[in-house]
Amino acid sequence: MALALYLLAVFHRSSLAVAGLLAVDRFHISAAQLAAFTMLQLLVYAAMQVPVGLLVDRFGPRRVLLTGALLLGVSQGAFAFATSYPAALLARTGVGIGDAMTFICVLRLLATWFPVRRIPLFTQLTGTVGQLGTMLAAAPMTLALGALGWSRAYGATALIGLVLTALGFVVLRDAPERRATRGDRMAWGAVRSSLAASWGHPGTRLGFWMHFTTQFSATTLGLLWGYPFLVRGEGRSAGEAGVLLTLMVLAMVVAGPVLGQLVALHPWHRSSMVLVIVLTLVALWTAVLAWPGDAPLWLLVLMLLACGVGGPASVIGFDVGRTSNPATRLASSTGIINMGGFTASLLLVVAIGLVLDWRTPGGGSDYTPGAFRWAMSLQYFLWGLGLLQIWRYRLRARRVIDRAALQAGVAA
Ligand SMILES: N[C@@H](Cc1c[nH]cn1)C(=O)NCC(=O)O
Repeated sequence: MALALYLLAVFHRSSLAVAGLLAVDRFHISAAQLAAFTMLQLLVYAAMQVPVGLLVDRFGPRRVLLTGALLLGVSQGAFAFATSYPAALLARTGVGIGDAMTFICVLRLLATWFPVRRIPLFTQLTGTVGQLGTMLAAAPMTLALGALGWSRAYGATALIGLVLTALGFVVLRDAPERRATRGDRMAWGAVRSSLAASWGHPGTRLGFWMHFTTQFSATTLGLLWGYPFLVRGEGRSAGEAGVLLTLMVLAMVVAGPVLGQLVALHPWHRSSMVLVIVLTLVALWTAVLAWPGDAPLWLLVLMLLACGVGGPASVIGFDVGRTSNPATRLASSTGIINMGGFTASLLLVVAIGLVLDWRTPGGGSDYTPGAFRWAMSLQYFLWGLGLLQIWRYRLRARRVIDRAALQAGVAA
């Protein structure tokens, strides 16, 4: 049930990607105003992670997940009938908040319902199922928008969400023996020290930087800049761009379970796996950006597959957080880690827009391949910072983590 609610959250999150042109007409907005929807959603999502984590530790995942699902349904309903840009922005903010309340709860439920050894794989499978929401938000949503129109298509998705929320209210339980759980009430001082203890553990910081470094390429391409980059920056047709972006999602779906198994078998080498994946990503992006003229299709395929693998690689960060924190701080440490990738993605989405405007002669959105080369090269700053921090905190985490206990599946 929780997984279905997460799939739906990812669907709602991604459901604007194919409706950009319709949104421009409906709300009479510019491309920059359209991009503001994505930025706002990422901003709200990232900003809500720590508060949501604290709420889950205090009120239990069931209550928070159902509140988030209700908010998502209502906000998506409001988006369906919004006719002005401010109303639509407000509705998307609600979608961002509801979305932010979902994934952390699902991971918290996994930690209670399943044996420790199965958690790495099930965490990855959760991410994988979520990605199917991105796929549903592509072709099926395009068809629904064409056949039903804006209000009915978004209205129908809101209704499905509200029905699932009602079902969740009936069947969701925090633990096999308890319908709902609660953590201890915490005064502000205790909240601060719990967060400080989480952040103070090098494992949480390692998880944060792993998440930060691995997922921004895929998120940025998937949510906003992938299509324009492939069409205007690399000379691909609209159809080819669609197939390439779908391949990226397929790579996430396939790589998730594989990485989940690897992490379960070799938890000590989690940061090595992430380092290899990020270095591969950097190498393939470098080949694409340095290629004279348009990069060949095979190279773009490899690059997008690697970006896709970055999605599940970011989930390894949650596993490091899980084994570095006690159960009472699990959700808040997950929130801290989850901020990493979404903050990096937000910075990149905004910075790419600014650089494209700066490098495009005469303004407008007729971006050139050269402008995209500059803009996409911004990723090197994020990779550089991320790799440095992963290396630093890997050394520190390895000093305090008991390798034998980790291998035996004994969490913090
Ligand atoms: N990186 C994602 C999860 C993922 C798994 N496979 C591809 N992506 C993540 O951090 N998810 C959090 C969320 O709310 O979706």
